[in-house]
Amino acid sequence: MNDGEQPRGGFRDDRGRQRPDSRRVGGKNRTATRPADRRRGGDPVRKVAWEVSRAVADGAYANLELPKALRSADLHGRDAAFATELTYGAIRMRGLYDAIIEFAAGRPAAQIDPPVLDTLRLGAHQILGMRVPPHAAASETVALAREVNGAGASGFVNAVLRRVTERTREEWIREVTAGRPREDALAVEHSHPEWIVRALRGALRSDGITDESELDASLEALLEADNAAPTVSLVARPGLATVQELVDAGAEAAKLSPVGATLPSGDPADIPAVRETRAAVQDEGSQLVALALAAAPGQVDGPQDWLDLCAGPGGKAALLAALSAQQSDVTLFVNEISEHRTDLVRRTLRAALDAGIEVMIGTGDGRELGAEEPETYERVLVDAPCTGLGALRRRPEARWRRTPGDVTDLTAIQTDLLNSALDATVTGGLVAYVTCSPHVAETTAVVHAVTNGRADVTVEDARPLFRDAAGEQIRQLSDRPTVQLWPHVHGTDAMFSRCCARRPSPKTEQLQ
Ligand SMILES: C[S@@+](CC[C@H](N)C(=O)[O-])C[C@H]1O[C@@H](n2cnc3c(N)ncnc32)[C@H](O)[C@@H]1O
Repeated sequence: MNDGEQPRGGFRDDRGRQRPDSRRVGGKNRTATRPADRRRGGDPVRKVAWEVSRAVADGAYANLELPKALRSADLHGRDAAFATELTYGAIRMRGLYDAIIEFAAGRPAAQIDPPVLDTLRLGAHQILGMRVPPHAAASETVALAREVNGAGASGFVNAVLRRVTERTREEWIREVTAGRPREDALAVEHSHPEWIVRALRGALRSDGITDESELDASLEALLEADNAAPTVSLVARPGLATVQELVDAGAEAAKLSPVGATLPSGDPADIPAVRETRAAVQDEGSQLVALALAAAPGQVDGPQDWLDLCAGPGGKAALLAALSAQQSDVTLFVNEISEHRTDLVRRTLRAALDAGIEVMIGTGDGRELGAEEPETYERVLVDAPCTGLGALRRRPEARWRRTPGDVTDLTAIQTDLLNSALDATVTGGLVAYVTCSPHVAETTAVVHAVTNGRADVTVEDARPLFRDAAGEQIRQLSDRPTVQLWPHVHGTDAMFSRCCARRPSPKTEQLQ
């Protein structure tokens, strides 16, 4: 009789939940699992992971769905951490796990009922990606299958997972990548769609890595970094909170961002400064981008208007607002196309607004703003809508949702937004074009397409504006006048930033 068919006799824990017999080893009630696993007998933890996986298959976002599911199952502490790692890991690594499941099941993943496939992915992640003893991982997952997929399917799950337990992760990777071309093999091993692997390779090359073996090593390091859970980065909005305040609340001062801190454990929402929007969760790369724009030497005297053209949900706008208040006579204007996201911006800016910082918030299409308000702003941030390929570690499902077609659609919008931003900028003013994607089509190709077509724009060197907590220029930047941060190098999202200055158009120059 296999585990999937065992009658559920035996022990119950203090909450009346049953422990499967298969967990007992050596008689008595010693178990093969850790204490936290024993407490999970009956297993609401794995069920939450399965339910969130199902919701994600129906179009939900894991980072929004999981907190709701944890709350409704009343899971906290280690149980919540286990559910989070299981859910995110199984979704993120599904490219590799599906290849292994196909091999173990002897049929294509597309021919497995999707709710059963989700159960198998959760089992595979416990066996190959977490420190759950393989036998316990398989037994618990079969129990889950019996509950959520039915008795018939649980036998199939049992058979497949038993085969998965027969090899180590490394042995499976060798098996399922054997004979595949290099990029296809990397895509399977590191669980990224192949088109994204190719795009990331192109981005690394464009950032200056030309040696093929160095390129291979960097690409692997980047793919690995995409699969690691990111640290929680916090920003202390200057004048509203201090890094020391975050350190006193359990965070550690960041090495990169002068206004950043990292939270090793715990819920950021427990920190008063975060609850009050004086501080926030924000990737250090995003912090550096806003700091750089604010730090650019002023080429225009007198009062200044700054513009954040695509601001929702307002993370960079809130930092720019705080920084604008530290300079004399700067007013920040914030624009966002969606009403809903404009509301999010207002919420993000609450502490800044309460502190009396002047911020003008509007809803509109940034592509039209240049024609509506020509030559108006001294500094403009274009944090363009993009594929988000630089933030894959934060959004486990994103890599499976994006398509090459998205890139084409987005580059058209990005080009229009950058042109509009330049039109809205005064002579001598500065535009920072930013994406959280390193895809060359969304970064340098957009900047080239726009600046090559305009005689009134020069590309400036953004690198000296990027300074770390010690005031030094950020290391390991490209040898070109562009800033591309990387998860595997800088520990940030792969933010791209390029600065363009507006100079008199040839027509204006002739008139002078
Ligand atoms: C990358 S996000 C900006 C993130 C934001 N800067 C932050 O740090 O929180 C891009 C934003 O651009 C907005 N957007 C998309 N198309 C736009 C347009 N034509 N005009 C203005 N905003 C637009 C999206 O709704 C989205 O909120």
